[in-house]
Parts: sequence; C-alpha cells; structure tokens
Amino acid sequence: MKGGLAHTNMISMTDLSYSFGTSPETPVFSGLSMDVRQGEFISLVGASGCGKSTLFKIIAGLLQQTGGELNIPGTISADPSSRLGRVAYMPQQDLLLPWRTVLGNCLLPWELNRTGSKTEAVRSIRKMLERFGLAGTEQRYPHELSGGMRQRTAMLRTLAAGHKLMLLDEPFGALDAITKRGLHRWLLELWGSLEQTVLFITHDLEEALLLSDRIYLMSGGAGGGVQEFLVDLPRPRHYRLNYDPHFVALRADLERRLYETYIS
Ligand SMILES: Nc1ncnc2c1ncn2[C@@H]1O[C@H](COP(=O)(O)OP(=O)(O)OP(=O)(O)O)[C@@H](O)[C@H]1O
Repeated sequence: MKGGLAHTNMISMTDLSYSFGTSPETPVFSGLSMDVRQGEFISLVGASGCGKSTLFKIIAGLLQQTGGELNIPGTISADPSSRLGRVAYMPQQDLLLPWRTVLGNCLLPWELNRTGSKTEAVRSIRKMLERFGLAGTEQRYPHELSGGMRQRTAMLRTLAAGHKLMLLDEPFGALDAITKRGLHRWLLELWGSLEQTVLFITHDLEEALLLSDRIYLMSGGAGGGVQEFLVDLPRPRHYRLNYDPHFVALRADLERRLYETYIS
C-alpha cells in the first residue's frame, strides 16, 4: 500500500453471495467477506468459474448480490443502480468500439458525463496518451493496434472516467510474457503516481504477487468463501524479484493454498 493513505474502506463486503435466477439453489459463490482499502492493490485469484467476474459485475452495479452486504461509500447495498458509474470497470474483453478511433474511444466517459468542456477533455486525454505510451495513435482504430496497445487504450478509457477505484478483469491475460512484463512495470508506476485503488483479477500467480498488497483466494460454490494472502514484499517491485528466494517461497505457498481451494 502507498504510504500516507488512510485505512478507509473503498469496498467492504460481508457474507456476500450470488445465484443466477436459472439455478437459485446452487450459488456461484457464497460467504464472501473482504475489504479493499484506499490506495491498495488487491488481486483476486481462484478457479475458472468460481465467480470472480460475477463479483466485479456486482461491485460495478450491473448485478445485485442475492445475499449479504456490499458497502461502497456513497452507495446503498440493496440498490445496485446506486453503484452504477461509481467505479471504473474494465471487463475481460477490452470492448473498444471498433468504429471509433483511440481518441474517440477514450472520449466516451466524457460523452457520458459531460463534465467540463470537450476541448479540455481532449487535452487531458492527449496528455494521458503520452503517459500510456500511446502518443501518435489517437487517430488509429482498434484493429490497427497491438494487443498490449489495446489493453492500454482500454485502461486509459477506464481511468478517464475519473474514479478512484478500478476493477481490472484479467487485463493482461492474453498477452505474451515479455509484453506483460513491460505492462506490469508501467501499471506499477501508474498506480504509484496516482491515488488509485485497484482490484485486479488474474490467473497468473507471479503477476498477483508482483503487483499486490494482498491477494484474495476465492473458492466459489456453497460455503466456499474467500481467504486472504498477505504479500509482504517491499516496494518498489521489479520483475527480478521473481527470482528472490522469499518471492519463490511465497509463490509456492500461494499455489498450495490455491490448490486447496480446488479440492475443498
Ligand atoms: N448469465 C449467466 N447465467 C447463468 N450462469 C452464468 C452467467 N454468467 C456466468 N455464469 C456462470 O457463473 C459462474 C461464474 O462465472 P464467472 O465468469 O464469474 O467466473 P470467473 O471466476 O470469472 O471465471 P474465469 O476465471 O474463467 O473468467 C460460471 O459457472 C458461469 O458459467
């Protein structure tokens, strides 16, 4: 966690559960109690299908939990519409609009909110494009970008919405190891320089360890719940840390605990 930030909860959930209407008796997950504090970088790992993306949709206000409490300051747990537009949510597929340029895609949050002038919004996006290593791409269409560039564009658009809490659903899942490494460095720098709180879904345990303050291991199903895993590695972090004996031991421990969620 970044220094100087208060232990204010950005999200806190108690005994949260969710079942789709099609199978109300078999919850996707249940008994989720966890919190995300201001300025933290938290990762969520768990078997495919345990409900990670569903949880993000609940936090973003697209779905309503079927049990338990979800507290996000300024919203009402029982009213999912009160959460809509309160957090920045980047779903698994980047969802860039193919008929819009990079600039056009990044202007979407402004078009939805209309806060400030368009000139100011364009100026601010141009500045961010540089910071995101996307200078010169503003008139390109999504199909003219590499996978890494698309992800950065989608993240820029997510950030341009101006929310302090970002939900990133496997943003680097489809990228090669070296591109991923570059984006990790870039994301850590970005997170370190902004007052951003990040909740991040990944299947890559090294990625989770490198980026996070804490990791939640989600089990899914009835009585699955969630386990907390503390990442006591100093910051700033660099990928060379992956070869550090403490990192290797943490990775083995995390893998063992994740394995236990599969067989429990
Ligand atoms: N609209 C839906 N109706 C019914 N079941 C659904 C629906 N959407 C998802 N599910 C089911 O809910 C479960 C959780 O899906 P979810 O996408 O949240 O899992 P996940 O942990 O994010 O998976 P992955 O790691 O593979 O992305 C899965 O079994 C999925 O098939």
